[in-house]
Order: sequence, then structure tokens, then C-alpha cells
Amino acid sequence: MSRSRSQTGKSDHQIDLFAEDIAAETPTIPAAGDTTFAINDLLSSPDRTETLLLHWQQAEWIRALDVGFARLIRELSEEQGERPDPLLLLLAALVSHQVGRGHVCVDLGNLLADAGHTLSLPPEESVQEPLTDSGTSEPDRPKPADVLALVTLPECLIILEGACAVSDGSHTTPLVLNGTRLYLRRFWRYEQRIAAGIRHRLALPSPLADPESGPARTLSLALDTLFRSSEPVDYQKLACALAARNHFAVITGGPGSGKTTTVVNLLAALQAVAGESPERAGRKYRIRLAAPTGKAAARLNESIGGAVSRLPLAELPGNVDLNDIPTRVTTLHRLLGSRPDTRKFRHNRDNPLLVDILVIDEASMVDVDLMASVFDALPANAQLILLGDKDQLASVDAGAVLGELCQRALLAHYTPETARWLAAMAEGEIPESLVDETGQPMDQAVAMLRKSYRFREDSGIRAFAEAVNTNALDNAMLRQIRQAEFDDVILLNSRSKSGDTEDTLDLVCRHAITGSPEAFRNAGQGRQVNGQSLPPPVGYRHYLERLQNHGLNENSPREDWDAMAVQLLEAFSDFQVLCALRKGPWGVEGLNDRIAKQLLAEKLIPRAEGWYEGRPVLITGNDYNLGLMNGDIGIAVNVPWDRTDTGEPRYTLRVAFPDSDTAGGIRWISPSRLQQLETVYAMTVHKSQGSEFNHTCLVLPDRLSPVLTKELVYTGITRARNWFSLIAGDIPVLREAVSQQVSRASGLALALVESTD
Ligand SMILES: Nc1ncnc2c1ncn2[C@@H]1O[C@H](COP(=O)(O)OP(=O)(O)OP(=O)(O)O)[C@@H](O)[C@H]1O
Repeated sequence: MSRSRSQTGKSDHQIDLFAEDIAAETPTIPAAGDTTFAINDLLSSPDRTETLLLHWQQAEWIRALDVGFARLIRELSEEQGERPDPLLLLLAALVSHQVGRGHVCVDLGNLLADAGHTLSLPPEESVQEPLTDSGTSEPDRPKPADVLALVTLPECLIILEGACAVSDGSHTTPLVLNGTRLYLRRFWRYEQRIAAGIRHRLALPSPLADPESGPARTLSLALDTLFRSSEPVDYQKLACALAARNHFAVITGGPGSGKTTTVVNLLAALQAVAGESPERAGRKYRIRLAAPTGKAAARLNESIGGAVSRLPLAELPGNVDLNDIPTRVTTLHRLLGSRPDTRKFRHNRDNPLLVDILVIDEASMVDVDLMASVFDALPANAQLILLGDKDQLASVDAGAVLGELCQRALLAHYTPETARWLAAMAEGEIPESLVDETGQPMDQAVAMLRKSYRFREDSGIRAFAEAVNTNALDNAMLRQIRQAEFDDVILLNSRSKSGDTEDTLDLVCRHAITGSPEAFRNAGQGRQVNGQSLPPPVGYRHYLERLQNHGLNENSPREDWDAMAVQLLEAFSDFQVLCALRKGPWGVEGLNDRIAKQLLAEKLIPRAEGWYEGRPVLITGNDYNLGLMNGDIGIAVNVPWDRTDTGEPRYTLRVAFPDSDTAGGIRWISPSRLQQLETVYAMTVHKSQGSEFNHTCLVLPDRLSPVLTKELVYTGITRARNWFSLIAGDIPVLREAVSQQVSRASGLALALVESTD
């Protein structure tokens, strides 16, 4: 699709800035009463369409930013002497709305086929709240589906193709049309940069491709040393071989499937190959490990050290020593060199990272913007390995890169050539079901781990997560959970009749205090995990009593306070309430409030609002000055380090955060210095990604909402390490939720397939 016609004459950067400026203006919303809409009239002029968009904004269906973007398109078109088609303005606002919901683009075919579902408009809440504040009925606001029912796909395409604000990407226009997918240019470019980075790496020749070559033999020897499984097919070994051969690879697997173990073995195997390689003259690879959040980085930091220390290095070829395998994990932002007030990183195409191999854990949380920056910052020949669980929720911001790359992971689609190579490297047959003559290049770089080593065969957490993931959540499974037939999972309550929401929410609060060990099988007593006996599940009383009884005073040295804070934070991570929503009684806001009041009633905290000793807080935005990252958790503690006028010790509150730079270190920060935070007795499942808690309680609301999906429930369950409790406002809602799947519009998978035809 290449057309010669006028361009908008603005750079991407100008367009971005312009859009942000426009969004910052307060749009004029039509006076109340102007609420009669004739559907046929809505696309009759740009003014009518803008009025409609403002009404949607007023109803909080779309954002000011979305209306601002449509205005930008109108202004740019008019600057070019073009009268913009009203449909163009409507689609511009809707594509912006979709980006705000995590989609990279809008597929016009899907949009026209089912606009309500595609856009989630009107939002669920507004459908269920038909009355306005004055008690009158809401005006019958036209819905996007009503308006879009007036147009056809060919019409849309003709209008878009003829608009100066739209191109196929070869011109600098704010909108890009690729087939039937409409993008904001910035997001189209992210996708292009990611696809180009992957394609480039998939096409790079590998010294391991010939199984008879020296490097391939070294790899095979190293794999035999590192993997000694007696299983018929060792998927970890296969994943390791596959990732070693490719300059770009993805290893996906559920919780405890051995992603960390596999990648540590992979790095050892690659260093063995480097150590034996005459071309590298014994020079080992420069390897970096990164994760999208501080929390995820800290978790990998914890587990990787153990895995590295278990490596049989002495038996490996290539003189691999401990220093060759990194154990420090950094956040991606820190690795790339983030700078305040700009989304541009210090490391980029002109200043690439000094790295041969980059491993990114929890890659499902990486959005398209960040992933494009990773590809920009990587040297052309550097190897990139993504680790993650494809079934988890996608990134909060736009994109679902890992999920898309793993769409075909279940059946692998290895070509016969790949299967033969793998069989030669890993000395075992590849199951027929994973071989496909028509496998694509991307398929040859994806490995799926299929066995959980963390959860035993009879684990309820495992069974429940699997049932949710495979749409097999039936009454029998729910009954088993409710009757505590599993050691580790309990369904505490379901609303059986209407009107007892309050009872259920009170139950959440009581459970949050104690963790309800009595509800679990054998009251949570006597469980053995990996040969060690496990204490019963706890609630928030556990960490608060530890705080109340810490026994430190003015004379206690700082190290003792640090050690106490480390234990306190650890005790806090023994339990976490997760919920699906932010607002309302079932959301983070309502539950935080209720749980705090209950803790106050039990005299576990001194007050339930503002700052007080014991308040746990979640940082909600990166603060580079304080060294705090989005997702960091801290607890307020009274410490005696200030002095009164007479020089006496005075207790004041400081918030204790784990210090990501020092193992076992604590960063004490005055509450007044903290900018973006919220209390964290309850946390959204979205925010909990990359974290794990000894006992996780998932609270699901009594009404359906678009955010209630299979991925959300699965992610919530798999945050639990040893104990999981579920409180469902309504069982049919739970069942409906797990039948809803997140599907994010994007063209990445297609871009990879198309380019390799
Ligand atoms: N092949 C194996 N044989 C026996 N135990 C294993 C094997 N692979 C992994 N494990 C054990 O299973 C547990 C989980 O492994 P690992 O941490 O590598 O999994 P993961 O997929 O990275 O977990 P997470 O879900 O936390 O990211 C660890 O205790 C590890 O030692």
C-alpha cells in the first residue's frame, strides 16, 4: 500500500508532544441536556463526532487523551487543507482508547464485528448503574457499537487510506494502517523494531548448527553433564539446547517448572562452549540478567544463587568457573539506563550495552515500548533469552509480547531438521506431536517446560491453576477445594444468596488477620515440603505481632534494627490479599480500608488512616532519587534516631524497604519523602506479577467485569508458594471469569510469519 499524497509534516516526537499537550487541556463538555442523539447524524460532521466523543468522555467511557488525539488528527488534517472524515476521528479516538487498555492496535474487522466486546464499551459498571446522582435515568447515550453498525469494513479502509493523517508507515503520519490493523504510529514502530530485532537474530548463523562441529559436541557434552534426568523426554534439556543454538529464544513454563534452573544450566553450557572455542580464545561471554521490576529482580536474585552453587562446574568442559555465571539480577530500567523525565534510555543504538547474552526473566511483564528499547540497546550479535509464563497476565502497558511469541508453544511446531538436531544434542527422541513440516522460524526458538518441580503431583495449587488454565474448572474441583481435600488450597466462602456481600467482606477481613489455618486440611499442621515441615498458614497478625514484640530500644545498634526490618518484611510476605479490582468494596481501595479497620479493632495497629507504625506500603511509580522502584514494598516502623531539643532520643516513623543494592540491607526512608504509594493489605493481581507469597488469598467480586479473566485468576493462584485461599463473591462469576480470555490486538506474530515467507 504505497500512495503519494501529502504528509502531516510533523515528526513522531512532535506528534507525541502535541498529543500530550492536547490531552492536558480540559475539553469542553457539552451542556447537560444536550443528550439527544440521532444515530445517523453522529458521523455527519467532525463537530458532531467530537460532541459524541466528549459525551463518552463525560461518562468516563474514554479518556481525555483519546478525545485529544481525535482533535489532533482533525487539526493536522485541516492544516493540510483536508476536511477530516468524521469516521476517521471516531476511529482515532477508539485506537487511542484501545492502547490505553493494553492493545497495540485495533483490528478493524474485529471492531466492526463486535464493537462492544472489542472496546469493552460501555464499561460493565456503567451498564449496572442505570441511575444518575439525581435519581433520574441516564440519557440513552449512543454506544460505539450503535455508531459503528452504520459503517462497513471497506468503507473504513477507503476513508483511512485516503486520509493524510494515515499511511502504511512509510510516511510520518500519526496513524498507521497495516492490512486491517490501525495503529498509533508510535506503537506500530515499537512492533516493527521488535519484529526486526527478532528476525535479525533468527537469521544469524549459529556455530552449533552442525551437530558434528566442535562447538556442538562441546554443547552436547555439557548438556549431558548438567541434565541427568531419567525422564523419557527432558524438556529442560531440550529448552537449553534450543536456546543455545539461537540468538533469540524464549523459554516458557508454569510456576516451578525450572525456568531458573534451565537458564543457569544454559549459561554454564554456553560458557563451556565459549571456553572451548578457538575463535574466542577462551574468552567467556559477558552475560547480564534482568527483570522488569525490582520485585521480580529480587526474586530471581534469591533463587539464582542456589542454582549456580549447585552447578557441577568441575565436570564441565571449557574451564567454566563460578565468576563466569552472573548471580546479580538488575531491573531492565537500570540496565538500560533510565533517565528522569524522558522515556529514552542511556543505552540505545548509538550506545549499546556491553553484553553478549542478555536474559530477561518475567518477560510477560515487558510491554512493547520497553521491549523495543531492549532490542535498540542490544549489540547486533548479542543473544537475547526471554523467560516467563505465557499463561500469566500480560504487561500493564500495551502489548503481550511473550504471550504472542508463545502462541504455538504447546505443540512446538519443530521442523524435522530442528527435531533431528535436538535429538542429536539431547540424545533422545522428540515426540512426534511436536514436529511439524511447516513450522515457522520463530517456532524453532521457543521451548516450553512441561513439568512442575515445585508443586507435588497432589498439590491443590497446581491442580487448581491447571484447571483454570485449561478451562476445566468444574463442580467436582470446586467441591474438593471447598471441602479441603487438598493440603494447600481452600475455598472459604461463596455467596449463596443475595444480600450477604457484607458477610463475605467481613470474612475477608477476619481471614486477613489470622490466615484461617483452621479452615485448611488438618488445620494446616504437619505438612512437609522438600523434607522440611511447614508452619501453618498465617495472616497479617503474624508480622504485626513480630513488630509489636521486636524488643529493640534506643540503645540497640542500627544493624539490629536492619535485621529486625528484614525479618518483618519477610513475615509480611508470608501473606497477601490479592483482588481483581481497584475500586469499590471488592477492590483494593475498599478492602484496604476494611482490613485496616479490623486490624485497629484487634489493636494490631494504632490507627487505620494516614501514617502509623506497621502500615505496609506499595510504591506505585519509580523514584530514581530514592532508589525505589514501582512494586517495592516497605513497612513503617518507629525508630529512635531523631533527637529532641534536649538531645533525648525521639521515636519517629521511617519506612523500611529492602535495599536492592545490598543483600540483607535496608533502606530507611522518611514517609514525607515518599511520593507515589498506596497501603498494601490488598494488592491487585496485576501489581502482584513477579512476586510470590507463602500464603496468597485471592478475593473475587460478586459481579463480572472485563478485568476478570482466566489469566487474572491463574496469575493470582500461581502467586502462592505454599498456601492458597480463595474467597469468591459468587461462584458463577468465578466460573464465568475463567471462561473469559485476554486477547490483545497486535500484529507481532503476523509480522514475524509474513517476513519469513
Ligand atoms: N530437573 C529438576 N529436577 C529436580 N528438581 C528441579 C528440577 N528443575 C527444577 N527443580 C527444582 O524445582 C524448584 C523450582 O525450580 P526453578 O526455580 O528453576 O523454577 P522456575 O520455573 O524458575 O520457578 P518460578 O515459577 O518461581 O519462576 C527448585 O527448587 C528447583 O531446584
